[in-house]
Amino acid sequence: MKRKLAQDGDEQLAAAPEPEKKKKTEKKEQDNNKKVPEAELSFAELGLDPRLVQAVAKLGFEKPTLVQRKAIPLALQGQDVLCKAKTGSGKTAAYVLPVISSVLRRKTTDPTPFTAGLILVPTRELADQVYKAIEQFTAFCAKDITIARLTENVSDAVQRSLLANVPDIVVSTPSRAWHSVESSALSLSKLQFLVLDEADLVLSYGYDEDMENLARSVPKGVQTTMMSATLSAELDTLKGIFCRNPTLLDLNEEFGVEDEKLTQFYVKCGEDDKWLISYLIFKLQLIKGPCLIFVADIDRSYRLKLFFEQFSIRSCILNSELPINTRIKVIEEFNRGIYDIIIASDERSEVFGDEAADKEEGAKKEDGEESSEKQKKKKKGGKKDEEYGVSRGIDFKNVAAVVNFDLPTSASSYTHRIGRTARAGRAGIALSFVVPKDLYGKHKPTSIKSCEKDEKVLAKIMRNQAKQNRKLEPYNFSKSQMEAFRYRMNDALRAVTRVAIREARTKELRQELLRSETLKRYFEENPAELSHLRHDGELGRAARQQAHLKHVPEYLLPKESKKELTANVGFVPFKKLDKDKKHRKGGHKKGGRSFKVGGKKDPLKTFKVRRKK
Ligand SMILES: Nc1ncnc2c1ncn2[C@@H]1O[C@H](COP(=O)(O)OP(=O)(O)OP(=O)(O)O)[C@@H](O)[C@H]1O
Repeated sequence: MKRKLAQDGDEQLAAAPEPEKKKKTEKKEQDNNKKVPEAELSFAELGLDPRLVQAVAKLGFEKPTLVQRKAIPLALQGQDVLCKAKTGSGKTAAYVLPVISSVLRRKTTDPTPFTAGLILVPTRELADQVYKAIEQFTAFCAKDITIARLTENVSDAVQRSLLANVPDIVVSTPSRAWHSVESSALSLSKLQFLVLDEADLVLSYGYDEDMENLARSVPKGVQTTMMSATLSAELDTLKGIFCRNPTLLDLNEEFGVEDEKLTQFYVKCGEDDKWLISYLIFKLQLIKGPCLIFVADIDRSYRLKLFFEQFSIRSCILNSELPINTRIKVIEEFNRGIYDIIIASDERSEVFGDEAADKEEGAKKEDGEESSEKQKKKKKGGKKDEEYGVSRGIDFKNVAAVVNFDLPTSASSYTHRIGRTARAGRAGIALSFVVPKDLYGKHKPTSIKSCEKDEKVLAKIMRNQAKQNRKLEPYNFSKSQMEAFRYRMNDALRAVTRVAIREARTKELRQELLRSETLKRYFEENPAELSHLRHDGELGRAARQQAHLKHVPEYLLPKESKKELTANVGFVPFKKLDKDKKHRKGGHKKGGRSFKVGGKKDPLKTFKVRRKK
């Protein structure tokens, strides 16, 4: 369209008399000099290789997001960039596209093979995701660019042979990258671009040794990009290692309330009430659609899954013990709409706490005792994969709600967890359980240490969210209506014994190892058979099965509607902002799934219909 107008203009210009021609030429020059407002820039106008512009169009990216408009031109000019932008705002494309574009440009004059770009991420799940994103972005130039990911479950020999082809871009966790450099499989001697995604985490405790080693292996002056939704003061000192004179982009500040499509709630309740409310939420479908539930540790994830199974609520599990292939498959299948509930253990938050956020809050440094405690915990996790993590960076698609069954131990973990919903301009809900100090430890069977300081953490979270123009509102459940369900909850909890949890954990691990290794090839050839191996299947008979719990008898349901369960003083419905009505009507549809939250389709309002069945 633009081109058509320009051509028409040229034709008119040729036919015009001399003085008019001069005037029009001047006007045209002025027009050419006029800059397109930054907010209206298209991908083509950012200066990217046309093949990349073609690829993003194929992916359905209509226009660049704020972080892409700001960061891509700077990176293409060769500047170091340190960028803080909200979760789900499109940071991956913002750092990946300029690296690919620059490599493509260089290769037109210098085809010598060398590794020009290294992208470091904190987890293997994220490495897989970034690798797949690069594959999509290079769909129209795949033969001109080679990529390698160093986090696959392959032997050193296979990895070495992959690296022998000298990939242009390598995606890795810091430890795998250093391992490859140390064993001379990977050379960074000519590296031109270094990217640190989730930079605050990559530069924090647990990764520091590998990062220092890598810093010594990359050439001085390598162009560096650091990205995260939560960059802390700590980075000021650490950026000295890699960055020359970085341009700081703090885009969280440019993000207004009117853009917000995330609604945040918290529920203050006792430790056993968490189980009761969760049972009600999922059995009565008070939240509809794909949902992520975060718990503090692995045992807790199995306990909640077995508890849900007592009521026939299906869910699947993500934790650091499961093989990487299984973890990636669970995420893929969730994104394809096969599962609705994932219970993820956020062990990193539990073990490491949040030093970055504590610093932001001006808290004192951890004392030696606690640090060595963390060291011990870190070493103890023998079978666990320390490069596991799903609260950071993973692009779960169309998540309707994130539930913090156990509150994280820090404000920045909270930001990343809730950032798994309301991504790419969509709407979502975050619901967090908070155990008040006076109720902590009152229900021994469900008590967990990490909840001891919930109220303090909540206060920190609220201050931190307020800085981002966001707020959390209380969500009240009607105590009297809930009570009717308590004996069922207790029955279910009693059936989920420690032995049952241990059995379920061992069984699932054994099953997943088998699936992951032995059956991998078979299912690649026979994908239809996969349906027999759903990851949200029941964990057998690990826990005593109680048929009467599978259904909710009519007499237990509130007389009027489900709304009564939550209608008390200060009732806040699960809702989205008015301007999002369009989505509310039809729900989101992508990758074979749709969901609805709030509004006319609010499940709270359709309860009566269900009762009559
Ligand atoms: N310009 C765009 N137009 C439409 N969708 C986009 C655009 N850029 C990115 N997306 C989509 O937005 C989603 C979130 O992107 P991405 O994972 O890069 O976010 P992020 O900022 O890295 O989030 P996090 O902080 O959680 O890591 C992805 O599904 C991606 O495909």
